[in-house]
Amino acid sequence: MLIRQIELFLIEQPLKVPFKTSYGTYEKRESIIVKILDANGICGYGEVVAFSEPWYTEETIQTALHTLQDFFIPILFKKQFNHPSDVATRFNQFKGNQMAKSGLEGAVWDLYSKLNSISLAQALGGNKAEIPVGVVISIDEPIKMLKQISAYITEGYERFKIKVSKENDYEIVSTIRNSYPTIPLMIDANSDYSIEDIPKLKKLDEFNLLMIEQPFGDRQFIEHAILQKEISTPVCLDESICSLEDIQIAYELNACKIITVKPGRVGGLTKSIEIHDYCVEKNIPIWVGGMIETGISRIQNVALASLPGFTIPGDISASSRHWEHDLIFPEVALINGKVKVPVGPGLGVEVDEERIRSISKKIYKYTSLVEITK
Ligand SMILES: O=C(O)CCC(=O)c1ccccc1C(=O)O
Ligand SMILES: [Mg+2]
Repeated sequence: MLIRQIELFLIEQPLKVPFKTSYGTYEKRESIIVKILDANGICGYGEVVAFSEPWYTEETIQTALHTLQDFFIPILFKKQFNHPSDVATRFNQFKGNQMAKSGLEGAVWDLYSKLNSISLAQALGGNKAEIPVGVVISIDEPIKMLKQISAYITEGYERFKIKVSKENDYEIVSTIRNSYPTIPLMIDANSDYSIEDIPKLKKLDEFNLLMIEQPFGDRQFIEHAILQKEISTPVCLDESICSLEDIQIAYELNACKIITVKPGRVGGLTKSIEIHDYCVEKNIPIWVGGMIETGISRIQNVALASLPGFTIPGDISASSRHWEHDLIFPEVALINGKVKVPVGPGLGVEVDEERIRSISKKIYKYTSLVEITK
């Protein structure tokens, strides 16, 4: 693969309904769509899932624009690559900035799969034709969250994740469990708790939750290990896991029983496969997370979730969960409660570039002037 041109589209879209977490409320979403073109004009698409503010990890849209332009795009132009994993290896020379790396590497995976006339799922090693999926219910009045769950059950979702904060956890979970005693239910705290809240978290054990996601801060592996010893509900780590090394720490410390994998958070699809393989070997259940992303990242996540180790339904809700219009056709949709893994080359969907251009606040275009002899 010889990359000749790269475009970054800085877009912003309103969310269909505000998304509230323990951190705050999102009403609109900035994202960066990546388009790469090879020497023959074949293209690949990726998405940088960083947020506008550094609340989830330290990256932001603006740091991603900087690291892409000044470090990662020049790497891509410098050399011919045989495989997307070579790109991931090259990116190792620079630390962190996983979401920027992932956006670009994802586009290379799309291009690579297209050039080989295989689907992205096939290229990654996936073996499922369709995947069961879950959905996230953002913080609201318990009665409204109940209504949401009932609508999502009707849509066919198989796992329900409730965003909680330490102020409202017990009230919300008990209300939902009263009406739905047996649905696969879990909560995500986005680091809202601290070690002093262990008694509060212990009280949630009675609700038979699938897991409690990221109760403590992202570097609090030791605290999570203390918690996991005290509660029977599995702890799942999200923000804590930015690399395979982070999982090794969590595993050795018994800091969690489950891990959610997001390509953006771990530096791309190559890293996601390495993590998948490690977790399969160690018998750590994994699932694919979500980032309120557009269909480009979402359908990439569908391909990833088709790998055999992803045994828990992920946060791969339909396009209609967050968007009035998505950027891909067909949109991500539930058919009989499942999402089909695309079989066409690459992402296996049409990308609506006209729409991307029309909602772009800025478009950055880079052209390779480097002569490559081999
Ligand atoms: O993409 C979705 O539908 C929601 C997934 C989600 O919960 C989430 C969305 C944005 C940032 C962090 C998280 C999270 O899993 O913590
Ligand atoms: Mg989470």
